[in-house]
Amino acid sequence: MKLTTAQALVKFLNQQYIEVDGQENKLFKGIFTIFGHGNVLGIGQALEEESGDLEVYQGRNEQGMAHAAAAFAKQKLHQQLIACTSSVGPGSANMVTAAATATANNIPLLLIPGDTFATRQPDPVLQQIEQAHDPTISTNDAFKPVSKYWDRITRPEQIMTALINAMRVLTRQAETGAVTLAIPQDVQTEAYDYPDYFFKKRVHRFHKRKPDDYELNQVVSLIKEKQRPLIICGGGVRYSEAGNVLASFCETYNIPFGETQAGKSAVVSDHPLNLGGIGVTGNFAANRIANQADLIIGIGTRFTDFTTSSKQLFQHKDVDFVSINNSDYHASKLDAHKLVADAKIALEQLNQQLLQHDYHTSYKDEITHIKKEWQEEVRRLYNVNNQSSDFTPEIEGHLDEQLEEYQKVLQASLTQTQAIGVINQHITDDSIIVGSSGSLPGDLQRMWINRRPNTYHLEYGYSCMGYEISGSLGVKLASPQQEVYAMVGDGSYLMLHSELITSIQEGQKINVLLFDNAGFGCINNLQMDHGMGSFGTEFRKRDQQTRQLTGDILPISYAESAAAYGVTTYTATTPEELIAAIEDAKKQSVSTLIDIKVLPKTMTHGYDAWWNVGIAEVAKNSAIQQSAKARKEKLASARKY
Ligand SMILES: Cc1ncc(C[n+]2csc(CCOP(=O)(O)OP(=O)(O)O)c2C)c(N)n1
Ligand SMILES: O=C1C[C@@H](O)[C@H](O)[C@@H](O)C1=O
Ligand SMILES: [Mg+2]
Repeated sequence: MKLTTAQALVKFLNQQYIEVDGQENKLFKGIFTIFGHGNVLGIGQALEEESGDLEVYQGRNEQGMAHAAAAFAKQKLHQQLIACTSSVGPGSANMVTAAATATANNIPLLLIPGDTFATRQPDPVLQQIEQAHDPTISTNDAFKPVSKYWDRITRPEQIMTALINAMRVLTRQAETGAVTLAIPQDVQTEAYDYPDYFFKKRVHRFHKRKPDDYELNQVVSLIKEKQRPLIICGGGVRYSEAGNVLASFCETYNIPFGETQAGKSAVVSDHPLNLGGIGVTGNFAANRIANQADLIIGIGTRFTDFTTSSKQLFQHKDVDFVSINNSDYHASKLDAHKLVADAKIALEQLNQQLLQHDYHTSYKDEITHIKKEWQEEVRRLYNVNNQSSDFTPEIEGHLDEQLEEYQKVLQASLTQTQAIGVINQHITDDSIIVGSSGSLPGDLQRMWINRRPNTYHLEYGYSCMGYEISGSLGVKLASPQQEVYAMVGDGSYLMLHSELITSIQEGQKINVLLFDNAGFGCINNLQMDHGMGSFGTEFRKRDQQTRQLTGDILPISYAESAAAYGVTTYTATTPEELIAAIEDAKKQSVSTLIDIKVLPKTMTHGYDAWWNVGIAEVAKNSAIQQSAKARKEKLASARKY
């Protein structure tokens, strides 16, 4: 079959299927494109002539469209994908951040950037970097450290093995991430006689690894010896659709569990054994139980510093670790007893074994009590009102003097925790929230109440600013029947919100809940918590006298700016305005944005967890010196690896 390399690529993608629970579906729903000279006459031509079943989307920013594609795959539990193609040079460079985000989170993402000429005839072509010591280097080499598979197709026939390998990585949940196939613009257009068998229908299946008997027996013996185990429910529980199995396993043996950002909403929040968020951005219920647990059983978790509180959370003198993970690499962390297997199969087999031993933990009513205590704290946080006479910000002693000025400029009669409470109580139970960066992920992991499974979509492996709105578009494409809400800070909104326009173009309604606190709030907290002043993190004009960024607060109407795109917008400065906006937004068919003005320093803050961050060991400021000293002391109580 005589085709160009690009035509062969498109034909091949159309022939990929996936079978899940006996049902076969197309693996690729579509392809995001931003055309330039690096791809328009090759991949662009192939898609124009015969795109098959691929829906061709037009992105606005390559990073944004690739985040959208990754979010689509995440929400679809890896069972369907959207590919992305960019031009050469800056277009491809823009996708590097999204590739890294997908890889850090183990999300399958196929990226097809254009590349400089394989023949080198016109070199240097527009947007070619030119490294004098190595002419094979192009911008696309920057994808190597952030991809799970990387290839450059310098001859048309190479696309065959490249695509076979790409599918291997995209459909292997334990090892997946970004797959980059860089195709020089001349090679995209070159003809080749491809064999018919390359285009035969291929049906992929996830490899659901079963536990090894030895590892299973080891873990059963260990659990039997323990009185106070705690399970950490990670993203792997969701990808293996093991939420119900986890819940009944925990009920059978009375084992409580905490949630990571990726694992949250595998099981609804009010399950009696669900302690909620664990770790740095966790709550005191999960963290206190973790502190005294004699066995930590991680399921589908990478044990990041946010989950383990920089390995300082687990203080029981005899604590041991079990790690159930389909990746040998992640299962080996913390010197854990590893059980390398699919989460659902592992839990089912563990259950069969444990049932023979009449095992039960020693927890009495402390789980119920501590959960209740935390629920009361959430209720308090949902009701922190900056208009009341006894108001104090959750984070006191940082900007106390400036709060009045913020209140005036932002017109903010809302606290951040209160706004989140209002949203949680007024959006429908099946709505999906999307987030990734700033102070919101901490608040959400702690305070967000999930009433339906798989309604919490947080990217916190890379915590990439700009994912929220791009990701919401991908989530909406994955779940068109559900309302989708991007939970985004003003800083992240300003960094990247281009795909909001794509949502309008596609008629895919997303709702942006923009928390305007006029600054990089969480970083301001971080610096001031560790002895620094407020430096470079508030959105203030340059003071013409001091030449510092300490002038007036920058007032921005995000509602007005988004309205110009055709988004239905609202500004909310009070709980009543926020409720009215949420209710009205539900009635809209186009994307909406609520510009929520919140007072800085009113987000949640620290609940029995520590985060190891580098602190200057030499500083003129004595508060920093003390902070550096305190860090060393704390570090002494953390595990070394
Ligand atoms: C792409 C990217 N750049 C930088 C950071 C570091 N960073 C994390 S949060 C943050 C500020 C976020 O500000 P905003 O979105 O307004 O949220 P807030 O903390 O105010 O709630 C920065 C700069 C990041 N996570 N991602
Ligand atoms: O540096 C960071 C600090 C975190 O608090 C924040 O959520 C995250 O986005 C980040 O990058
Ligand atoms: Mg902010």
